[in-house]
Parts: sequence; C-alpha cells; structure tokens
Amino acid sequence: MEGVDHLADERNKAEFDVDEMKIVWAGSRHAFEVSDRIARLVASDPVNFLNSLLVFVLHLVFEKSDRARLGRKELFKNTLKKCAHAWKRIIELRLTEEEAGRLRFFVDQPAFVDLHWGMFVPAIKGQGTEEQQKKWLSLASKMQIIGCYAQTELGHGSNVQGLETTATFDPKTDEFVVHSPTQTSSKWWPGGLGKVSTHAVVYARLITDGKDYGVHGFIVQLRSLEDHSPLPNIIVGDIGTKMGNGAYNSMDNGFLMFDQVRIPRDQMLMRVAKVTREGKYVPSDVPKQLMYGTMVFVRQTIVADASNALSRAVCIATRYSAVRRQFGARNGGSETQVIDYKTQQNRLFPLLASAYAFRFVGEWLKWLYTDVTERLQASDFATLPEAHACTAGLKSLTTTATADGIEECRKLCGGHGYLWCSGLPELFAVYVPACTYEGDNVVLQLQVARFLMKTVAQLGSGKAPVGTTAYMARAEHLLQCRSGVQKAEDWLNPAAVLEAFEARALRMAVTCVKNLSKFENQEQGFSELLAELVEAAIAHCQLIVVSKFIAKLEQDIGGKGVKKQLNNLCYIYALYILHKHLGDFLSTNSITPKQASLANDQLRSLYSQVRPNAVALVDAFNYTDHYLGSVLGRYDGNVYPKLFEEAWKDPLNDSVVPDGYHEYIRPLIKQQLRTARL
Ligand SMILES: Cc1cc2nc3c(=O)[nH]c(=O)nc-3n(C[C@H](O)[C@H](O)[C@H](O)COP(=O)(O)OP(=O)(O)OC[C@H]3O[C@@H](n4cnc5c(N)ncnc54)[C@H](O)[C@@H]3O)c2cc1C
Repeated sequence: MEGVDHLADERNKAEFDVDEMKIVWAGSRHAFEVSDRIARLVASDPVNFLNSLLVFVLHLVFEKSDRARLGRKELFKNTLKKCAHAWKRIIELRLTEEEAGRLRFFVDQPAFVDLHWGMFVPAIKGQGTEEQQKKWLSLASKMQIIGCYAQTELGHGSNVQGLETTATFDPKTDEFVVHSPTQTSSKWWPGGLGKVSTHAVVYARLITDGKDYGVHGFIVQLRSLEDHSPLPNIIVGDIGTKMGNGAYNSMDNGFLMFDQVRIPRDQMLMRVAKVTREGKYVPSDVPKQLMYGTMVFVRQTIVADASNALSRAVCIATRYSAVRRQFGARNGGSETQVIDYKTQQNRLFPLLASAYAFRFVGEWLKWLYTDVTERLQASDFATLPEAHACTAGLKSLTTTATADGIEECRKLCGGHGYLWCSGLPELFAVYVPACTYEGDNVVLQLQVARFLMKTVAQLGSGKAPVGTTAYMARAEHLLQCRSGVQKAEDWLNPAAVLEAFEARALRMAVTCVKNLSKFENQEQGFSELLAELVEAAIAHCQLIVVSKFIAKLEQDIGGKGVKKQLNNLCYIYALYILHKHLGDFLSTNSITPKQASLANDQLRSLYSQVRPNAVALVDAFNYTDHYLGSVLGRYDGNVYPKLFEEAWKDPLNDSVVPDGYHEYIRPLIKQQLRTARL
C-alpha cells in the first residue's frame, strides 16, 4: 500500500532522538542541513523538456534505476549528461564548494569528475608551486580543463618506483620529452582518462643530464580543447568493461602512451624539486614527505567513503530484515521478523556498529589532515610519518571491512539481495575496487608494519612514539599487564577495552620485531614474516578505530538517549573485533579464555539493547530513497509490491512470449526424437 509506513512499529520502538543522531552522524548541524537540502534537490531535480510530440514533460536527469539496463555506450553518455547537468545546477544555484561536493556525492554515479576534483586538483594543490597552482587551478576550478591522475602503468601499480614512463629534459628547447619506452609503461587504469580528460598529472621518471632522479609529477595536455581529439603522438583510449553490469562502467578508466611528447619545463610540478633552465635538478627546502600531505587528504576521503558505503548497505539490510518474516507463526500469529534471529543480529549489528565506527574515525582523520597541514606550514614534519602510516592503515582496514560488509548485507537479504534492484550487487561492484586503488590494501598494511617495526625498535632510545603509536611508550606495562575483567559488564569499561587492544597490538608488534631479529638479513626476515606483519598492522589499526570511537563518546553529545546508543555501538564494535580475532588476544595473553567468554555474554546483551533501535539507527543516516537506490531498503518498507513493479520493468517482460521462441524453444518442444531411449 502506498503511503503506509510498514516500518512505523519499528520507528515507534526507538529509545532515542533520531533527529539528534542525524546531526551526530553528519558531524554538525550545518553539515546535516547542507546534506539534507542537497540530497532532496538531487532526488527531485526535474527538467522540463519538449518531447517528440512537442509536449513539455518532466524528466529526472539524476534518475538511476535504469542503469543496469543500459549498454556501456548509453551508460557512459548518460553519465556525461548527469555530470553536465550537475555542473549546470552548481553554477545556477551558486553552490559553495561544500554544497557542490555533496551534490556530486548524491548524484552517485562514478564519473571523471570524481578524479578531477578528488585527485587532479589535490595533486596540483599539493605538488604545484604557488605560480603553478594559480595557473592550473583557476582553469580546473571552472572546468575549463578536465584532469585525471595518471600514475599506474600496465606493468606497475604498487611499485611506484618501478614506473617506466620517462620525462627527459631537453635543454635546447627548455622542454621535457615524455615517452613510453615499452608496452608495459603504458598508463593503465586512470579514471577519466579513457574518453574525457583534457589534461593529466602524469607520473614519470625525471631524467636530466643523463641522470634518473626517480618518479615526479608533470601536467600534460592530452586532448585538443577545440575538438577533443588526442594531441599528436598521444595514444589514448578506454581499458574496457569492468566488473558488474552498470556499476563502475560509467567511468572511463583509460590507457595512455606517449611517443616523444614535448611539454614546457614549467609543467613539471615543482614544489618539492625543480629543474632549472640549464637542466640542473634542485630539490627544494620542502621535504619530500610533503607528498604525504596529499595522501593523507585523499585517504581520509576514502575512509569517509567507506562509512558512506557500509552505512548504505547496512541501512538496506536492516530495514529489510525488519520487513522480512520467516518461520515461527503460531496460532495464526505473524511469523518472526528475521532481524529477531540472534544469528542475523550477530552478522548485522557489528556492521551497523562498524559504519558508525568508520564515520567517527573518518571525522578524526579530517582533523588529522588539518593538523598535518598546519604543521607543514610551520615546517614541523615530526608527526608526518606517523600520520601517513595511520591513514594508509585506516584506508586499508575500513575499505576491506566495507567490501566484506556489503557482501554480508547481500546475504543477510537472502535471495532478494541478489536482485539488482536490491541495490547491493551494484554497490558491491562499485565499491570493491576501493580495496585496490590508492594503494593495494595488503601493500598498505605492510607500510604500516614497517613503520611499527621502526617505532618498536626505537622504544627506549629516548625518541617518544607520537600520535596513534603513543601507547607504545607504556610498553613496560603493556607487555606484562593482565586484564582485570571479572564480569561481563567490565567489558563496558573503556579503560579495560583499550588496555586489551593496546596489549594485543603491542605484543604482536614486539613478537614480529623479535622474529625479525632471528634473521641475519632484515629484508629477508621481512619477506618471510609478511603475513604476521600484516596481522600486527591490522591489530594496531583496529586499536585506532576503537580508541577514536571511545574518544567520540567523551565529547559533549546531546539528545535523548543518543549517547547511550553510541555507547552500545562502540562496545559492539570493540567486542565483535575481539571475538573475531580471539586467537590474537588469547595467544598474546592479552585476555584469558574466561574473559573472552564474558565478552561474548556482553556482546549478546548489547545486541538485545540495539534491537529495538536498529531501524531508527539506520534512519539516522538520513538517506533518501533516491540515494539508497534499493527496493529492499525503501524508507516505507513497502517491499513486495515494488519488487513486482521492478520485475515488470525488465525488458524480458516487454513481451509475453520471448523473442527467440520460434527459433529455439518451439523446435525443441516440437522435435520428434528418433530414438525413444531418453
Ligand atoms: C577501479 C580502479 C580505479 C583506479 N584508478 C586509478 C587512477 O585514477 N589513477 C591511477 O594511477 N591508478 C588507478 N588505479 C590503479 C590502482 O591504483 C592500482 O591498481 C593499485 O595501486 C594496485 O596496484 P597493482 O594493480 O599494481 O597491483 P599489484 O601490486 O600487481 O597487486 C597484485 C597482488 O600482489 C600483491 N603484492 C604486490 N606487492 C606486494 C608486496 N610488496 N608484498 C606483498 N604482496 C604484494 C598485492 O597485495 C596483490 O594481491 C585504479 C585501479 C582500479 C581497480
């Protein structure tokens, strides 16, 4: 029934102020108001246009429910249309940078603009001199040029130092000659490169005076600003269809080869190093770690995206779990809502808790980025390696958990979760490459591990560990402490939880250091112990997430019952991680088997407390039905009639008798088999 809220009972059960929780989720009242206004705008942005019968009809440019049915070319053109319309609205409505960002977010279609604003512009901001920024950002900010980020090559992604593209300085003409010497040096993957970008930040080995100075960034024009054709000696195209129907195929990931392409010398991004008119390589006063600042920025946006994607999947799975009923009807009563099964809660509620946990750690990373930027301006580089390691680790941890979590949400929705219109298959297909781009998740954890090994090795040397590794300064205590937990409720004590996580993380790191020292050659030891090193890094990152959630609870949070709910979610996250990684906690003697069992008791009790609030907790994400894009996750819970509506829309249902019947089905049925043996 239209207009009926099938989830009203669930909403009435909520024990907290949902409107206040919406503000906590958004980060501030201002952020909530902007998001709410822009989400509604995107969901209902009508365009009047004259159809072929010369009648004005309303058309929703941002409609996305038909995405899966479009072929690649149509999908791509539809994406261009959405991007152009979004830009038109941004200009017409004079949206601020923040509002424009939200608008692109709610349009919710992977596109070249993501790379333009998310990688090209930040790369110039981070690596360009003031003069370069002035020139290029003024064009990019008006979209008079469109840029992408061309680092990865066919042969090398993770190993950036292995990139083969060269940029050789020619002092005769004051130019760099950009060249792809081999097939494997072809740029391969950059989003927006395939068909749209007019420019790229290209990473290439800088060679001057016969010497290779390693990989640096260069701004290279790729296409004519008049007719969009590739400039001479540039071969560029799309790398082909990617996983999932629709999904990420709206993006033109591309390949790019250069045949001795000349660019002016001042198109090398020269903030950290420059090449003079004479061809001399001059590193600037600014240290190379400055590049970390850009990475911290980009990765904090990826962590924020993880909480967006996971919360979206959890919203769908939670609402549907409250609508769906299976078994248990007695005496004509209703069947059991599947959300009431403890197994469902044990799979769903930790994901709900993770979505909130990632939200808050993302919020903290935003602060970290500001802190790093301010320190850089004051030439204080002391915390940069720690900030870099921590963002790399959190990018890895949150994207892995989110990709796994979306798939779990699909299974939590049973068979219907596999339907495209559940929104989950597409969400998964779009999301899962986040585990690979901006650094493969395993490779990133190995970077964290290297940093941890160095930090542990320096303990006692007088160099105090900083930021998220500060807990290691208490090594003496953490290496021999015993958890004081005696009853289940003790697991709601923040100090007890933090100590267990700190002891586990430090003990795992110290064990790795000890094992490494058994090898004569450190690097050989490192490659033998890769798996343990990754586990130690993950333990450290999980501690960061738990500690930032606990820190959030220490803030002033108003609204009836809001803090209580967040408290429950925080301890669900922590105790679920503890349960999942019990082997680590037990083998490092950070807790006893009895304490592990008490943690499980507490977890079960927390699930029961969250249960009546579950639907309201996902309502607090404030997602419009347009953004969710899911029949199962509809706000009104009116799932079954809408599943039928979607089914009828499928092109196969355009005719009752399918195309191909006469050629292939009828002859089959009507065949006269010569042998009667079958
Ligand atoms: C959808 C998508 C969009 C992208 N967009 C862009 C873009 O805009 N611009 C751009 O430049 N690039 C882009 N990329 C490329 C991306 O950044 C790389 O694919 C990524 O960095 C991983 O590198 P790789 O492909 O070389 O993986 P590989 O390094 O080849 O990984 C293969 C396997 O080897 C393992 N491995 C590699 N090295 C080690 C090691 N040292 N120790 C242990 N294990 C290791 C990895 O864990 C992985 O399991 C994109 C990729 C995707 C999928």
